[in-house]
Amino acid sequence: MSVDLEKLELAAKMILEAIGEDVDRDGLVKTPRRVAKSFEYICSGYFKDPKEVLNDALFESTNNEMVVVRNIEFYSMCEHHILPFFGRVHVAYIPDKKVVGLSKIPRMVNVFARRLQIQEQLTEQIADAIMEVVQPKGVGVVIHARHMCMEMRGVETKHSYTSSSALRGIFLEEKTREEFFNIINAPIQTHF
Ligand SMILES: Nc1nc2c(ncn2[C@@H]2O[C@H](COP(=O)(O)OP(=O)(O)OP(=O)(O)O)[C@@H](O)[C@H]2O)c(=O)[nH]1
Ligand SMILES: [Zn+2]
Repeated sequence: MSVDLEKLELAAKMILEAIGEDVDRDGLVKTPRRVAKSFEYICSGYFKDPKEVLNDALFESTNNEMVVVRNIEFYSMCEHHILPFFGRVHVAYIPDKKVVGLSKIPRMVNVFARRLQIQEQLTEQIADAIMEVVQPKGVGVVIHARHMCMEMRGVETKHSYTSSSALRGIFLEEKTREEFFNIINAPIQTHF
């Protein structure tokens, strides 16, 4: 299963025509095809199962301390304007007999991000997928993002950042929540 490339190509051509462009001029001849291929990638998350990604690397473990993956970069598209929003995700969980392969967390984030989204839903979907598959004691997810629909058009707020969070299980308790926010707000030492 994949996107309908022909339909996307036609749609891109129609947009060019609608804005009064000459679809036959040199620079634009290949544009509808490029747009279709570009959407195929940007929306590839519809054809992947985020839970399968996590399931691919689940390991038994006795660890029960907080695991945090910070600064996962993502690019998504807002479902209201089909314009990009992008930023960073911080994901934490406290294992309960199982840990997940670290690389699977950014992979799973990208499956959800490569769909039409709103930031709050993206945040919650990441938290809920980990809760369901890894069954930890709790999960915390924070996203900081810039929305092009608020910058390039509309209200035109330059460089405003939107933050959202989703806390599950033990992360709803003050002590765990505080540890999580302290870790994600601490400066990162980039040279070890
Ligand atoms: N909650 C939420 N809202 C979003 C997100 N991305 C875009 N929006 C908002 O979706 C809303 C859509 O509002 P509408 O009034 O229907 O659309 P619009 O006339 O284009 O709105 P303006 O952007 O204010 O010009 C806007 O307020 C956007 O800022 C998101 O990730 N989460
Ligand atoms: Zn938007």
